[in-house]
Amino acid sequence: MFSKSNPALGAASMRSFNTSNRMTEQPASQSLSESIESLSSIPRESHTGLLSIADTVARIFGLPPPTANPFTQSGLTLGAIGIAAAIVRLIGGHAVTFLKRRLIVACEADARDDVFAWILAWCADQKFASQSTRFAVASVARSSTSTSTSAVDDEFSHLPSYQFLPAPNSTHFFWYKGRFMWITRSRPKPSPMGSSSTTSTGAVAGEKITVSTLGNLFRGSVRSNNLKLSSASGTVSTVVKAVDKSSARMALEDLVEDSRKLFAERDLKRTVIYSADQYGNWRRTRSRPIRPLSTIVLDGETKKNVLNDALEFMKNEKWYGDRGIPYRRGYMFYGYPGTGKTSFVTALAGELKLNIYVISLANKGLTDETLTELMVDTPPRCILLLEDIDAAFVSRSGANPAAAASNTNNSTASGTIVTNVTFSGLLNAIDGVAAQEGRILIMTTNHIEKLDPALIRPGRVDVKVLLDKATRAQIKQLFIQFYTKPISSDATTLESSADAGGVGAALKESESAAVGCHVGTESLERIARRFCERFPERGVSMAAVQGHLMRFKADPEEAVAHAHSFVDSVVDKA
Ligand SMILES: Nc1ncnc2c1ncn2[C@@H]1O[C@H](COP(=O)(O)OP(=O)(O)OP(=O)(O)O)[C@@H](O)[C@H]1O
Repeated sequence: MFSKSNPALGAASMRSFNTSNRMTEQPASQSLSESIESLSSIPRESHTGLLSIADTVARIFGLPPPTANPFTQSGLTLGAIGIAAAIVRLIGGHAVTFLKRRLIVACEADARDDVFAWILAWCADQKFASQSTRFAVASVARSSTSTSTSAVDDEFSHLPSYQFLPAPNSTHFFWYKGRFMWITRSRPKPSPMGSSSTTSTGAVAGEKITVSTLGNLFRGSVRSNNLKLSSASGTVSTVVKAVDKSSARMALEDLVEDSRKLFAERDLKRTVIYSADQYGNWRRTRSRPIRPLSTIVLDGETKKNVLNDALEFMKNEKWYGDRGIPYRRGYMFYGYPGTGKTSFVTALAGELKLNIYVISLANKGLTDETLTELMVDTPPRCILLLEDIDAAFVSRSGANPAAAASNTNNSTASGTIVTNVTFSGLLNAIDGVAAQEGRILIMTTNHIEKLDPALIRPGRVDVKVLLDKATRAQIKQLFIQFYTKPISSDATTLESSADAGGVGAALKESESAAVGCHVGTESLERIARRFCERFPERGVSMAAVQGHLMRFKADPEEAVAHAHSFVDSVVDKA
């Protein structure tokens, strides 16, 4: 039948027989030959097609048919089996992927995305994170809202607290709103080129977190099955998808929303700081408890005026729109080092409930293009902070400071940073088309006199604020605050000062609390007066005064006693 249906193969089979006869004349090869023969005994139907193709191809090229040789024949048989296995594997793989897609609903967040941090923080709050046998533990900064993590917490309150998080490359199963879910945190293998950078959550680049749940083919099966039985397949898939959307997917969305809210609630009590990375993307770098504005001690009405100006700006978007004026406000905080410029920005951000987006012109990855991209990605309501701007741009050079430095400008000789951003690129970022409406720009400098007038012209910088060396009144105020136990962190925060009068009210509150305080028989107010009288007017920075007080944390009298020698040592150098 074999030779009948294919005469060419029939002949081949005869030749094969002859060949094996020859082989029997060589005893050394006999056992091998037998085993090959046994392979050939696999039902011929399974490889007939392949053998006949091989024979036909050989005939076309005038070669002896491969079936004449038992080695070739067995090789072809093995090949056929291999191909069949590969096909089964391919189909199997596709089937698994297909089923996964159908049955598992999942969402994935990259480590560089904020959602990653939200979900991780959400996990830390869940029971499964502390019950799991594989978890990561990470320290967290203490805040007024942080919950105690152990019985000995108070004893070690000087140390950071800690929280349990899903471990990298682990899966955690849990129930959420009556639905079975699992979270997988997957971390890529470390690159042989060196250490990967980590994000603020400690995750490495390329790390992902995936939240998965079962689709509705399994859940609510009565409904689905009923539909399946009575509907055409197209309808079923549509209906299943619809059911899916209303539950499995929605459950994932709920989870992400819950984690976002949880994160936002924590963030309300903190100031979040974003920095530009080397690729020109914003990355959340840290968050810190809101610094109460009352802890910033400035001369005269400076603090009140700046806060009122910023609040006024934030309330008047329509006013700007009606007049076609770009809805942006620029501030320049300038003055001697250590006078509170950065601290004031942080406290203002907390007061205005804005996050801070810091651009460091020393960032080598920053070019005019990436700077423009950053501007586009800046949220409408935020503080954009450019610190120590004089270190990068001292005069209108149109190029980076390296050029400026070589341009015999002595002022650039010290503390100069090299940047790839051009001066025009910077101006464009500040108020070009890409600049976000609604943002508050704050630049800080120790040397306003060195700046190009174009950088600080009205429209770019609307309000210039001098933060000078300390007056006696400031020193007295700082002294009182330093030795006064805060009533509570909330009381000193100007949360209620959304109205313009809030500043004064909150300041009075912290002052009156301090005045009531006594050290021995003398009021703190009187000791503070004695202290500040030892300082010259505008002789030292507030940072220097704070540094002195830090040496006598628990003893205001000692701080007074050593004030003269301190002043002598500092003022001469100032
Ligand atoms: N006016 C101030 N009120 C309260 N604290 C101040 C004040 N000025 C400085 N300090 C304290 O001094 C330290 C340094 O202040 P800060 O970094 O804000 O100064 P700066 O003007 O930004 O300095 P630099 O110009 O060197 O960057 C901070 O710990 C801050 O609390």
